[in-house]
Amino acid sequence: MNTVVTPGEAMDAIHDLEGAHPGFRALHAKGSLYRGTFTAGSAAVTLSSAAHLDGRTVPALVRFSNGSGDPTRADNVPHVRGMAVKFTLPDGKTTDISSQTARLFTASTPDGFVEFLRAAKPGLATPLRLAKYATQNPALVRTLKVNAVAAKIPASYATIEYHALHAFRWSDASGGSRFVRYHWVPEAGEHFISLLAARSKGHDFLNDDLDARLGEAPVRFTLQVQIAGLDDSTVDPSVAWTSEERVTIGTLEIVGLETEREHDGDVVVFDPMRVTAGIEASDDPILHFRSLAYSESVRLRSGISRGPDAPN
Ligand code: HEM
Repeated sequence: MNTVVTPGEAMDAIHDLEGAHPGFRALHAKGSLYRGTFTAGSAAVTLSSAAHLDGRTVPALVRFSNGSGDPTRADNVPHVRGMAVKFTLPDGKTTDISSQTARLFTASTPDGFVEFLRAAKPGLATPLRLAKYATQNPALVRTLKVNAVAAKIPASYATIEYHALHAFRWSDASGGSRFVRYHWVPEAGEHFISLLAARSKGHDFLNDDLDARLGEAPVRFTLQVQIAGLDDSTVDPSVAWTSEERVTIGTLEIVGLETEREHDGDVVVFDPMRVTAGIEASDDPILHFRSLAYSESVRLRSGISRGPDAPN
């Protein structure tokens, strides 16, 4: 199915839901940048020839965020959280992984997602609109149960898994290829707090917690890839894969706050379409639409047009 909705219409739907906040990302508006490194283990190179997966240690820029478009959103209420990672390749270019705490996406297409945003727009008719949307869009109902974890409040940004949801094709040096989905698994394990306990936590407790942890020691995540089975969809991020085959790819080590970036006109964009040799985007229409929507958000927040060459 071809995408009908435009990136501009997606921005309008987001702004109607979350408000327009000039200078901020349209979604995931509240977030902080951290620096660290990524080192792949020996299994990575057997699956992809990508330069950052050959075992050397490469620099990584990481942004943890609240999924809301409101930059003042408190940390102690439920919401999806984001973890975006930018790896610097040996030639100075970068490649990104953009992930969030939901295990499946709520829609199968960009049109479906924007329709969902419109249905969720606050107002008297919202429950009715959402009920109608749910009956017409089985993806939402299918994903609600499995995404319950994303509605819980993590004890820390460092104690919850993040999932990139889309399929990417990894090619190795011998000409073999396979589709994979990415999962970031916290070294500290998954830990949550109750809604009651969250009430006594501060407005920015997730950032405060992470900064305190980093004052003591690095925070680590393992990158795992799930390898698609024969019947697993490579174009629909709202459908779970049946394959349970997971391979550990490497370790992300976060060491501290990144204080140099995003000042004096510096613009950081995490774009899931920013891949590199050895990794290809699948035909998932949501994956492709995201790049266009992010460019529109970047234009609105910074005035910069990423141009026809985006995302590279
Ligand atoms: C059609 C579907 C989607 C739309 C329209 C959308 C829209 C947006 C927009 C406008 C931004 C702000 C971009 C910027 O200004 O740099 C954003 C950020 C983000 N999105 Fe999405 N998104 C979609 C799907 C997804 C999915 C499937 C994921 C996770 C797998 C995701 C994860 C994120 C993350 C982690 C960020 C924050 C990136 C950062 O820290 O800079 N989004 N999204």
